[in-house]
Amino acid sequence: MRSRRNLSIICSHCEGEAGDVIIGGILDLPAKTMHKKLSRYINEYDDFRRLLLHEPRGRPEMSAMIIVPPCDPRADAGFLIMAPGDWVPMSGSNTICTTTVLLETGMVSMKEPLTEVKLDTAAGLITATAECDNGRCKSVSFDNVPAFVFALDQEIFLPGIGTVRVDISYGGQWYVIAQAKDLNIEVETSNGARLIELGKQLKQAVLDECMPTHPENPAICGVNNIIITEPLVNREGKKSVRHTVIVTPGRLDRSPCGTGSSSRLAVLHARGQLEVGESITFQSIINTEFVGRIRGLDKVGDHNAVLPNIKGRAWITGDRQVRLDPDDPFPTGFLI
Ligand SMILES: O=C(O)[C@H]1NCC[C@@H]1O
Repeated sequence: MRSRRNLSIICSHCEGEAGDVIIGGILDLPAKTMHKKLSRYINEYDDFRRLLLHEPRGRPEMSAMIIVPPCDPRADAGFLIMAPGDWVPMSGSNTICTTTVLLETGMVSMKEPLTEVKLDTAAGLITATAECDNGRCKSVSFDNVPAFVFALDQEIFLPGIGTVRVDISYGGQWYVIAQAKDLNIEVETSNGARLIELGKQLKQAVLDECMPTHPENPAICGVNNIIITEPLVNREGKKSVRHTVIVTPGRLDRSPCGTGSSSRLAVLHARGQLEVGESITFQSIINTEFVGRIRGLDKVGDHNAVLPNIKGRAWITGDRQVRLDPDDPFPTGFLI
């Protein structure tokens, strides 16, 4: 069989959000740091991303990860994250998918009842801890990179709605957080199309006003995704919040979004709503959950930062071999 591409993939999902983990068929592009490696993949291998995530092989509601050799010698593996709209430095649901795939396929050896897996990403080194039982990775919690606030209560104008206040924060990607009631909407799947439209408008409105930029890596800048949230509630002494995340270029995260939840931990702490050591449940639009916890404090440049821990579950759903015939008219797929 003739193929210009031949990729081996383990398919998985984390709390409903699909993540394909590529375990073969793409070569390493060596670099000194993971962020430089990411830049090389963006420049030299973006056709892989479009092939896998655009139609007819992919769809907007998924991501794909490439397992690569790490740059940090402490790491067990490195991984790079491809999303339908772009490459991103870090992703929470996809960290949980990747850890589960590495352990359940034996690429990293599993120790029961707990296995620690260190993963090198373009955002920094991540430590994941998996609860393992009888060959199964039952849950994964990961120590994310420091999360911090860029702006609280930033006023932005949305045509048809007026002036709304949003928070802007970083949790491995950049997020804008808006209150659902300010947008006259509820976080329900029946409002999916409107939530996506509002997310796109919010992203553009914020980018017209400012350019959030990571102080330690100016290449990590802009706005990745938008969070639209219901109010925080206290159920029997346990904090919980329901939100949805509009992911670039315009779709809803099925999971509660690990980087988005991390960015929220920074805002909740800055607002005095969550202490170090405290946990909170983040609920997605399809009612799946992550538990977030602030495990400590830090500084990123001049910003006060929190050290996030996010816990969730992933399942392997299958495996597939993706090929590209030399005559295929859509070598990089298409978007409608
Ligand atoms: O969990 C996360 O961080 C994400 N889930 C899909 C989109 C984001 O990368």
